[in-house]
Amino acid sequence: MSIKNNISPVLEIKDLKKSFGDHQVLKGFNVSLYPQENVVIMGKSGSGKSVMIKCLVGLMKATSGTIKIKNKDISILGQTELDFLRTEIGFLFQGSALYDSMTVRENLEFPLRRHKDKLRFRESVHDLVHEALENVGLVDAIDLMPSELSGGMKRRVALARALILKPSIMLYDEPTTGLDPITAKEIIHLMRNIQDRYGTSSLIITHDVDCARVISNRIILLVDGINYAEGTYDELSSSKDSMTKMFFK
Ligand SMILES: Nc1ncnc2c1ncn2[C@@H]1O[C@H](COP(=O)(O)OP(=O)(O)OP(=O)(O)O)[C@@H](O)[C@H]1O
Repeated sequence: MSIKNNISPVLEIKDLKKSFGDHQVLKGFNVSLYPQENVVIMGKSGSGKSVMIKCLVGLMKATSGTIKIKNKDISILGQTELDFLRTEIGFLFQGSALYDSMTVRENLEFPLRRHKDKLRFRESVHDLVHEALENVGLVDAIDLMPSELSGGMKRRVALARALILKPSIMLYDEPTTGLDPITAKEIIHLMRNIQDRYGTSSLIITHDVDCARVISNRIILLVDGINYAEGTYDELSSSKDSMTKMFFK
């Protein structure tokens, strides 16, 4: 177990390898995410970022390596333990992924109804939905259908839904992709505010240099399936290394 100032990581990926036939995509990738830390992973298109996320959330089986969430190796957990651990993780998918046939309210109620055991004393579904929408400034949109929302509003509703179970870890897959620069900035600031309020730790996959600058405590560059470079935004963006420089153009 790696220790940083005697604190264990909330999420630890060690020596993660994933191949498809002869094609080795991840060749020993490592990430440690510490409490309340925001780690950004940047990599070129096709470098294996989505594969890494899929291994992390159990949608894909790694060829080898270990993934620990809150010190528990997910490969040896039973279904009940795994389901409970999943409620500790919020996931903002690429492109929002709202249920089109449900209103905003129903989209937000969905994870609450599935995980009733996570509700604390006195917390009602109604109050939690309101609190989540207040966090993203969209209480007025509660009875709208996703088709009535702009792209930025959809992303904000998806953010509210990902945070509604108050997860301790958030995974963001390209949170600003497809948004205009001003809306992207609004989403980045919302992510930061909400995380400050709830003390969430976040792993953020992005190509967006502005997003990485504003939100990251640390950045990892994924190149050829391994950690190519790691450091703060200031350290990496001022690097003289030609490969590292390409990420910050
Ligand atoms: N199910 C699969 N079967 C075979 N190859 C796959 C599969 N999923 C991903 N790959 C391959 O793994 C490599 C990494 O893909 P991945 O989707 O992780 O890239 P990415 O870094 O997320 O790219 P982008 O930034 O464009 O989303 C690609 O070469 C892709 O073709």
